[in-house]
Amino acid sequence: MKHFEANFDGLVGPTHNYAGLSFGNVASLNNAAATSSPKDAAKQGLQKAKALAELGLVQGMLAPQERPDLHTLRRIGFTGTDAAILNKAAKEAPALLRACCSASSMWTANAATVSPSADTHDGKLHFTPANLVDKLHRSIEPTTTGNILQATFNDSRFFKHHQHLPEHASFGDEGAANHTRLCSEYGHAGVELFVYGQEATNPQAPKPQKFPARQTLEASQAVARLHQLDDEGTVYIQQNPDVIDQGVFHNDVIAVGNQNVLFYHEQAFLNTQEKLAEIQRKFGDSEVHFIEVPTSKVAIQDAVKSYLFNTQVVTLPSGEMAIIAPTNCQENPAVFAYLNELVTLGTPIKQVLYFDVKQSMQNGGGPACLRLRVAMNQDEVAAVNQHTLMNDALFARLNQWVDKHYRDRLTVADLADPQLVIESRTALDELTQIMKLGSVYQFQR
Ligand SMILES: NCCC[C@H](NC(=O)CCC(=O)O)C(=O)O
Repeated sequence: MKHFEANFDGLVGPTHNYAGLSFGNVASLNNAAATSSPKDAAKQGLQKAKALAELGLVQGMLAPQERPDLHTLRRIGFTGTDAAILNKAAKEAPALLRACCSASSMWTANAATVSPSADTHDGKLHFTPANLVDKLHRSIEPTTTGNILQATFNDSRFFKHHQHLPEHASFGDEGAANHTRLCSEYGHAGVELFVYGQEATNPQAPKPQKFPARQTLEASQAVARLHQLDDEGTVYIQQNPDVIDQGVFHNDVIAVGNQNVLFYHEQAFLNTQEKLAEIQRKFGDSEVHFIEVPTSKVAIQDAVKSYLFNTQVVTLPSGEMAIIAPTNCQENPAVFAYLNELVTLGTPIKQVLYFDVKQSMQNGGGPACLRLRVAMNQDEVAAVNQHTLMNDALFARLNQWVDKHYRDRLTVADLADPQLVIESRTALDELTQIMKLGSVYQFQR
């Protein structure tokens, strides 16, 4: 049977804006209150997704969430018509209104953790939506994320959907941004790496001093239990707290893996040598390519600015690997030089392809943040909701849909505009018909 690693990219929602909501995420804070372009953001994302489909990869799209989130605003006591609620919230609690308007579900690396059927005891593909409790604007995503995942992977013979973990800091879970899977072939059992920022139940353990560690060991272990993973196929690694304090808010800002390649920065982890040895032992006889980028070549600051590690390492149909990088990597001299050298080093990575995803990058989301990886066999791919898979027709249809419904410009002040609610709901209602998702949104229920 054939096996694939599919990428499901988050379609950028109509309220994409820069609200400075993510303490610890340098780009989000630096671009607070900048003017965004929801239309450009959505089109940049679609271009990248379409390009990967054209490279011969299985590529899907995940629908965005309903924002402004009137449901949450009502839940916290705002009453009256939608317009009255927005007006009151803008005056009395502008920070809460901003949290209810983010298009942050576009970063689907944070949508869920996914374990392919080759790794799980029951032979099903498991999904656990991330609870994202560290950030208010993201903590309101998981229920709808679960609805969208179920509408996309809607066949219980193959797919097992779990509820998100309990909504408490002890179980802070950011999904696949802190999870990567190494394997010899996508269809063979692999080694799942869970990278966490702190141990919630052990106050003595190391943790960052300045910025939050969003992922706990306890959350990672809970997901591994839910997904019925074998201890021999699982490795827990602590992220270096010093790099979290330098703006590495998720592991996928400092490391990325694909098949037998782990590409990471020298300072990414704690106890690196011991952990690499454990990975190699659990991986088995064939060799893992550990591509370590030294600080002398790329400083942490350059990695954070350029998102060198928030790249997608993909296996092309030829068997060679390519890196899907943001154009920001071309603009950083040290990083660009490193990438030019990397393709000559004799590792499986043979080429670098650059994409402009600047609208997303300005909020701290690179190519890897925009996608959720789902390794599947051909029966599982056939069981996916086919209307979510990228092809010429869906690409054309979604571009048209964006042109019809999205604004060219959006400022934080525009978030109180009641017209934005109407535009957003009209767009999403049409989208659920295009992607045949059923009623996944509150306003449709
Ligand atoms: N994986 C990348 C996630 C980026 C995301 N940024 C944001 O939510 C910024 C939103 C804003 O500031 O408007 C985050 O930090 O979780």
